[in-house]
Amino acid sequence: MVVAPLLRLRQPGLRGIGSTLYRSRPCPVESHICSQISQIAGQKAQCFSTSLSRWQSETLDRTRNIGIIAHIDAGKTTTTERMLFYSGFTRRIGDVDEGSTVTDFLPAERARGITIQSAAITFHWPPGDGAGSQPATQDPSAPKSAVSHTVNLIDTPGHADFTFEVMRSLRILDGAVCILDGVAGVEAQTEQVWRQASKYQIPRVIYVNKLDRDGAAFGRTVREVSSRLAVYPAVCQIPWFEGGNGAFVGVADAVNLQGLKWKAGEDGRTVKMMNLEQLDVEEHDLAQELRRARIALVELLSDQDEAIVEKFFECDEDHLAVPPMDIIDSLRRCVLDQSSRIVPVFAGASFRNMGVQPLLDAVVNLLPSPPEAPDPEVSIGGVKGGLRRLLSGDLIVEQDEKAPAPAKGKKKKKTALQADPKDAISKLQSCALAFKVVNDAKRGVLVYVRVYSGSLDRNSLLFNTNLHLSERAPRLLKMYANDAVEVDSIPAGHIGVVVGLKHARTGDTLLSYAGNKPTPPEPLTRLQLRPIDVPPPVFFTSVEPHSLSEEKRMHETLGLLLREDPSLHVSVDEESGQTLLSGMGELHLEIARDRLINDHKAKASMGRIEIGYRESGLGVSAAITKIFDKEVAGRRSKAGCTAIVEPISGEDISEAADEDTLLAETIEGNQIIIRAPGLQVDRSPRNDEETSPLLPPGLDPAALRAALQNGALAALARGPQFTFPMHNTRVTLTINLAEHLFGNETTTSALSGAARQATTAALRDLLAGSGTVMMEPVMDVIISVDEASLGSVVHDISSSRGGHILSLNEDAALSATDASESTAAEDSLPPIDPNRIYAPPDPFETSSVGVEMPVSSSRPRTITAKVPLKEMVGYLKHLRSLTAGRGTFVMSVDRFENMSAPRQKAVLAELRGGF
Ligand SMILES: Nc1nc2c(ncn2[C@@H]2O[C@H](COP(=O)(O)OP(=O)(O)OP(=O)(O)O)[C@@H](O)[C@H]2O)c(=O)[nH]1
Repeated sequence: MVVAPLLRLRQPGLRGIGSTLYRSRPCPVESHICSQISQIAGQKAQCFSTSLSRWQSETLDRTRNIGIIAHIDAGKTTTTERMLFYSGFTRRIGDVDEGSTVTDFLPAERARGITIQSAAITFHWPPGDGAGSQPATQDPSAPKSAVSHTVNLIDTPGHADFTFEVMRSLRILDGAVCILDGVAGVEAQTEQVWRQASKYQIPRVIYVNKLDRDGAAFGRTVREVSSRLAVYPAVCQIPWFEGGNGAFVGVADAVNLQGLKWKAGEDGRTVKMMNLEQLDVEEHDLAQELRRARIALVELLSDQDEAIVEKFFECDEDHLAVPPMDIIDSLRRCVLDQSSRIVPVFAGASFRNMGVQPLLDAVVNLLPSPPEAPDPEVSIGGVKGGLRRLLSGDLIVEQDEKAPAPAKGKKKKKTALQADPKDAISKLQSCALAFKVVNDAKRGVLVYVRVYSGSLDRNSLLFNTNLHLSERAPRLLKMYANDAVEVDSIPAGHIGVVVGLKHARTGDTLLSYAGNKPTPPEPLTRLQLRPIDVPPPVFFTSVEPHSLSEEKRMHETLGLLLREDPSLHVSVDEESGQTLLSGMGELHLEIARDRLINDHKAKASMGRIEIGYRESGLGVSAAITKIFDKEVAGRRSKAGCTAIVEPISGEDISEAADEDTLLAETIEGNQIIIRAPGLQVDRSPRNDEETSPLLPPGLDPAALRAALQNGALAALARGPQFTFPMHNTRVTLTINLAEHLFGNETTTSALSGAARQATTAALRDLLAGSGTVMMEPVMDVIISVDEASLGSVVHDISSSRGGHILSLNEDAALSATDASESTAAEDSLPPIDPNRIYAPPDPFETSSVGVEMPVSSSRPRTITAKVPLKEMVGYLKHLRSLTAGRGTFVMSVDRFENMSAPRQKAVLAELRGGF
């Protein structure tokens, strides 16, 4: 057998995935691809010094902003490392197990071997100078992978504690590769991330990895894709096991009808390619299976794509005669049109350096460029829609049409959007989303941005629509993992870094606009790109500085951690003075501790990680009035306020407002209503600023509102009986203008003090009446198990853990497992019968198309349940022991629920005695 590079063995007339990998550059030593790659790697310095003028000239259609999503340990980092190596970005392959990868660059990540932070890396595929130096037009008869593309790769974390981080990175992707573990198949977390990607309508391809491992089952995994992810798997490659059930040595490509074989133990740059006739001689059964795979592929595409049907007839109804380029075009149309529900599936074993280059070709050939990606969602002044529609003026027209008719006798209220939005929107120069904030030891705080429109220029003034402030962008960078190049601007569709911002946080929307005003014209100040909800934190821990002098630095560092990760929360308990850090999971807080103490060298220690219980009232308090009267900073401060607290149910948080209501807002599960009867608020039509002739000098309604709200929030942070934060509680604060305001002596700190004292007293009043109750976080839990362990897992959840089983689905398609994440469109999707899906037989299996499901004891089942978080601590270990290591689960916070008296007593006893 001759091992030769792809280039030499390429069959004339066969193009496409795999065959075009290395055609874009002249190969210096044609007989060996390694030489070509090292030559490209040698040009790295020159390539990386490319200035931004080059970046601007890049055509967007040769750019891919993609992410890799998967279950923990499916092989994201291992695959990424190979992508960087084959693209010439690195000279050697990093190893997750040795802690030498490029993407997992935080010390905490390297130590644990898991990905915590998303890192954005830019490389070119096929190797070359990316989109910049390519000819303006491309030969339409060649696949896109014939010319070099710029790939911006976002590595997303896989652990459930970092779901929020996954969401955050997902929303800036134009396409994604979903990696499945070929042994474990579709796991619970894969379903969760898949759902999130569906929410953002991200086109995807699937890569089944780890096919070298014992027990790898590509066919079973493909069937699970159809049944559990509710899509049609378009099998583009089938695994090549030597002799049918020997070692995994490569893949057979159903698009180009060829075999790709890698030599064991090599770095994967040399691939032996065989056409169907050669394959017939070397692996007859595989060649036959490849024919079946090609027939199934053409059939599947014909169900959705008219163009391929025509081609099929042109080819005398011969599935094998349809040209590969037509199949690639058809696959691309189906991937971009999500209603087709077709997802291409590829195969490999990244760790063995097999399958990654064809996957990279698929990224370029099948995933969308930024202009082809779905229009990113924006919200602007209460209106939601696509950014492109907003920029073209369509969004506002629709709002006009949809605006409800005014009540009889009332004039239609003019919203800012209807004022003169077109004029304002025409002033928008660029619009970007800060999707990641990282504190870099050498360069300071780096804000990763995805630019959606216009061009973000160096030194431009950026208005942050979340924080309502402006800051200048002094430096811009193009990032290569932990390497960077200075640039002058970041064009639309690209990902870059702004250095030197002091306030921007992860998730903030940044705008630049024409004119020299400090704020952009309305309604631009309210433009938000793909806003996401931060779930409530359910674990907390105390953080203590080692000495008083360390306290300031510790708080500064915590501030940085919060800018990086808004799903962390910091609060200070007013009575004990203790600083509390809360987050989404135990691992989340452990990582925060590592970052604080090991990376940022804060001299502080963290207490035990505990569940964040809450407290709620059982009845309505009396109306309590407090007058705050103290000297603050040498100045007499006096103000008063009346507070009433009462419980509200989660579903019934209505924000009824009348003209005396200054604020009605729901914050962290509580509602704050501020009333100031007779305040006579006047709103300036020019800048929306409010004034009132009845307020003391120096005070305006906005300051009054903010001071009272802050006071109430401080009081709600500590319940009267159990000292846990209050939840499902409504505080109504009333300011009586005649009795609670004292001229010049009424300052904002006095108002805030009065609100805090009155709310605290009203909360205490609850104890004299109906009392308070402890609340606990209850989780939505989805558990994947085999049929054989179903009984014991269900019994354990419902009897030992006090859980409530909602459903026991056989091959539950994702639309049925978690209504909260699925879209309305998904809910109405008909289920897909896995027995009608083409999947090649797994080693030791016999049939292929329409193969029967595996024996019933190993049939996958999905349990959906609601379980108190306390009972889920350490659950993975227990689940593994119940399921012989095969069970997996994911969970997310559903709500906080009142605890029964005996449960409350038991938990309190445990808390007092310690875990
Ligand atoms: N046998 C085999 N092992 C693999 C393969 N790909 C990855 N692994 C191993 O699987 C483990 C997890 O791989 P990672 O690349 O860290 O997985 P990940 O998905 O990035 O994991 P997180 O970063 O924790 O989300 C490591 O021990 C890898 O060496 C493969 O193709 N075959």
